[in-house]
Amino acid sequence: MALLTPNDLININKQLQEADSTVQRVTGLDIKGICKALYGTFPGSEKVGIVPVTSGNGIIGNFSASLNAITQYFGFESFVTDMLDVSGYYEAVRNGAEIILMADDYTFLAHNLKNGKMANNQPCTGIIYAEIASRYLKADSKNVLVVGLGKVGFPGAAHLVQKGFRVYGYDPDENFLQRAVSSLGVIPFNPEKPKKFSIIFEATPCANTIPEPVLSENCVLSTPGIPCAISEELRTKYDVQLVAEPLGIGTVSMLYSVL
Ligand SMILES: NC(=O)C1=CN([C@@H]2O[C@H](COP(=O)(O)OP(=O)(O)OC[C@H]3O[C@@H](n4cnc5c(N)ncnc54)[C@H](O)[C@@H]3O)[C@@H](O)[C@H]2O)C=CC1
Ligand SMILES: NCCC[C@@H](N)C(=O)NCCCC[C@H](N)C(=O)O
Repeated sequence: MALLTPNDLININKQLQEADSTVQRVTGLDIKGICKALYGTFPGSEKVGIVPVTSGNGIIGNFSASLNAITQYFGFESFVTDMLDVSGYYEAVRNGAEIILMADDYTFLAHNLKNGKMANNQPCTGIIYAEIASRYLKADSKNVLVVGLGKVGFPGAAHLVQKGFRVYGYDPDENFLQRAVSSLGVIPFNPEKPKKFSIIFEATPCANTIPEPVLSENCVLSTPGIPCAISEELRTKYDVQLVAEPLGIGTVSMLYSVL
């Protein structure tokens, strides 16, 4: 399980602002606009309670504070509980939280206590990054390359298939690749016979997973993957429109999905 580090979250507001302006340039919508288009919802006065959780590897230094900054960036009222774990949950509800955000090492959830809706970060992240990629204003076809077909990549690939894109998929794990081929109709991508794409969605825990032959000039690379899927050298060489951010885009997708 690839866990965030405090280093990933340094200056989260700046990372979010930069990602938001790239999304706007690439799609014509800001991240809130993408969420409204995706879920048909928009925030009211929902109060978000963020509960730090100590299980497993424990608290990630600036994880809760980053979630607080992210929820407020997107216009929600939010607070981080003083107490942790069960006591934190109790404090959140007692202080009027309608949506709970909390994460252990395996599950990062949003739970709306009023309507009962619950969201998991992994599919919500895959879906919003896929949606952003699908809205690329300069796409040259309906072809899209999906690199990584795990807990984030597979839901993203499913979303792109549902939107009518021709999805080429690659994953070194044969089981994950075959699952996408058989259940989604994904076309297995052969790195030995590369083709160029103007839309690429990546979700892997590895760096530099995007081979140069698949890059077309000015293509969009929409990737929640950490570390980054492309080197700065390749990104500038092909003027790749990179949408990458460590926590906020996936989190706001969760929040809009439970409204
Ligand atoms: N930015 C954000 O908001 C979020 C980022 N993440 C990150 O997204 C990444 C993926 O997370 P999960 O899907 O949960 O992991 P996962 O382990 O379920 O799936 C990753 C997949 O990538 C595949 N893979 C590994 N190396 C590859 C390569 N060179 N080319 C193609 N596929 C390759 C693996 O075989 C696996 O199927 C992780 O780095 C995780 O930290 C996850 C959630 C939110
Ligand atoms: N990028 C969004 C996905 C995050 C996920 N890869 C992760 O690191 N999960 C562990 C979070 C642990 C948080 C900790 N329990 C705390 O509450 O500080």
